[in-house]
Amino acid sequence: MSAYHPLTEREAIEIARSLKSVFPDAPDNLACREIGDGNLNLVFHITDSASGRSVILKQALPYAKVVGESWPLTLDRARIESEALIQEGKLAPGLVPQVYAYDAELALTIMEDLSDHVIMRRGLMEGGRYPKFADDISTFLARTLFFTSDLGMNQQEKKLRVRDFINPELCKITEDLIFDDPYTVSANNNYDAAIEDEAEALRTDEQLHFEIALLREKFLTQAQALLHGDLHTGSIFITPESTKVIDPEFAYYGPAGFDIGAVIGNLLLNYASRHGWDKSEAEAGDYRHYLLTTIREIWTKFEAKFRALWDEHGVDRLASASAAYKDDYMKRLLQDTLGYAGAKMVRRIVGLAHVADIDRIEDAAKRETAQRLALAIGKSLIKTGRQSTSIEQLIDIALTSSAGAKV
Ligand SMILES: Nc1ncnc2c1ncn2[C@@H]1O[C@H](COP(=O)(O)OP(=O)(O)O)[C@@H](O)[C@H]1O
Ligand SMILES: CSC[C@H]1O[C@H](OP(=O)(O)O)[C@H](O)[C@@H]1O
Repeated sequence: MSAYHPLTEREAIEIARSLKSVFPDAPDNLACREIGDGNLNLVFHITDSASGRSVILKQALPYAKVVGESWPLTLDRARIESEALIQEGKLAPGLVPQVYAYDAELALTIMEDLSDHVIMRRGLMEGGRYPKFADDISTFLARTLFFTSDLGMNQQEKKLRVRDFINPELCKITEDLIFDDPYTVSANNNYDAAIEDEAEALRTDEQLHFEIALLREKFLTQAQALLHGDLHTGSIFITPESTKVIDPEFAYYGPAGFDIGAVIGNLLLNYASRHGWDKSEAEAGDYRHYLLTTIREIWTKFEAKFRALWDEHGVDRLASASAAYKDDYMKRLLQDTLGYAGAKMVRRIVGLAHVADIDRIEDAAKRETAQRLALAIGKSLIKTGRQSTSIEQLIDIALTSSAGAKV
């Protein structure tokens, strides 16, 4: 293949046509559409209407698409993404798209088309319910986090994997956008003027700064497990029967609670939006209950599965033999999960990249209510996460904050 350049749709078709495993007959009439709606990359959807076969070509751009060429970004993230997808596919079969090929020069990953699924953020915004989700995502989290940690893999081999997944530029985005910008005056910040008082409070809250500094330190230094690194509901394809995790270009070895917190924080962002969006309070309350039940189930199932993997496959003799250590490890994971869930919520209200769950609320007063609620839940999780011993504390924070929200 040729040297790096952003592909045209015609070139994407030519590459797809040469994929014997997807298009064995090399059809002449492939159709192509660039469908990338994320912040960073090009995504080409290529279909053959005659056979019904299709494929996805995802290509990294040498800059952050959301900002433009003034924000250069490494193409190596395409390697990280394809290697992480392959790893995740081995550890959690059926829960990620199949990778058909990776081209380093073109920073191109060719993968299974998941267009029969919907992006979970959209699904939640439309009020969808996903009965398999908690079970699937807890399996994904437990297996990927356990088997890439010092608890579940050869500890010398792990050090080499840490090296392979060094991802400084993408980590820097997280370090800035999640653990710095929202708590200072930054050109990256982006929020409605109506919540200037909230933004000011974030900048001056010393207790919050202390907790965020601790979460940031862990993100910078703790190579606990191979993370997806950006596991929000826009990185999950879903149907009632199936869950597929996509887009692990932020993968690196970091604190396991960051991934669990990302899932839960994004469910809570949808929860906050339910104070501004639904037609009736009964409908909204019912959906909020569904979201909290899902969150409880995710943590409960995750903990049970992680502990079961540890009992059966633990490689660290001392850690595996100590019931007290196991309990302490799980408690620290829960505390990290709550803290990171809160940090993920705050960044989506005042930081650079928002979420459609809340931004789509057209009525300014209702949007403001949802934003303030998301900040209240997020701040409370950040401040109390280190004291938590049960997922019920997160549920209580959400319910109490809801009760105090303007409706
Ligand atoms: N495997 C896939 N199958 C179908 N559509 C996909 C697939 N991967 C990505 N997409 C589409 O492209 C969009 C952007 O993909 P994503 O990986 O999130 O890109 P980015 O890294 O730029 O955020 C997704 O929201 C989805 O609509
Ligand atoms: C300048 S990147 C901002 C933001 O975008 C990424 O999300 P995605 O690639 O899924 O759109 C990531 O969350 C970054 O923090």
